Amino acid sequence: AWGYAANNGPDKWVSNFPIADGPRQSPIDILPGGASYDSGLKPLRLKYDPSNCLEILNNGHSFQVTFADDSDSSTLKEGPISGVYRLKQFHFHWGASNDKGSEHTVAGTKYPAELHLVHWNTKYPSFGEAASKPDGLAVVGVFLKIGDANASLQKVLDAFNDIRAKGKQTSFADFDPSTLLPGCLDYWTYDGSLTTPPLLESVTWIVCKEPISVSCEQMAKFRSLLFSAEGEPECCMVDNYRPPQPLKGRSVRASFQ
Ligand SMILES: O=S(=O)(O)/C=C/c1cc(Br)ccc1O
Ligand SMILES: [Zn+2]
Repeated sequence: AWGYAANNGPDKWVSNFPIADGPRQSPIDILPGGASYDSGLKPLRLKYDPSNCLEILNNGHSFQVTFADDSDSSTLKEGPISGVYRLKQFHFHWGASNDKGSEHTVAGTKYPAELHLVHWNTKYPSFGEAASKPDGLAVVGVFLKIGDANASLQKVLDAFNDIRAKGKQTSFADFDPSTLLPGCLDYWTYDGSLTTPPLLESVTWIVCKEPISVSCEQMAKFRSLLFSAEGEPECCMVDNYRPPQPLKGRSVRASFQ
């Protein structure tokens, strides 16, 4: 099965997922000077209902917080998209040390971690259906930067003791993911893909320019999770990020000047 180790990591994914070499793969290195300001881009309109928060899960690649998506109560609208996209889950990617971990990079700069809020287009009947359509998904990416401890993130980290190993999950309620967003919602946007297999080219990426803070101690907590299941040799969950992929002629637009 795919992973992030030398024998099953990003350089090996193409053998089972040939789209890994496709025309709109993610992540990318964002060159602020190469992005074109588009005055037609609207502000992001995010509305999340904490009561939709269901559980937190270690899926063996990251941990994710899953939301009830059977109604339009937690949605993303406007920004670069048209229509209504529902929040399905959020998760993170991070490094073994603070000098790496994000998937997108900014003029080569790597952040220690990156948050992904995954939404699907309600013009399709389900996430699974949407994931196979070019306009099916919208993922909001937020960089994490070492600084003050993040009180909102701490609520998520406090649940880690129950999900240390792959396959573990526990209930997680009343969490508002908008508390994880930066104050300024300026963003870059481009057409891309899932950054994990099946690497489907169905994602409108919306990457926030402003990072949120995370403390060194909180980063250490991320690294206390395991890729491995209970009873297997322990393997720390670190470096679960795909490196930047070729732009292949795509343009990156900026919502700000
Ligand atoms: O890292 S992302 O590109 O946000 C991957 C998102 C993703 C979300 C779901 Br839900 C299922 C498979 C996936 O690969
Ligand atoms: Zn992700």
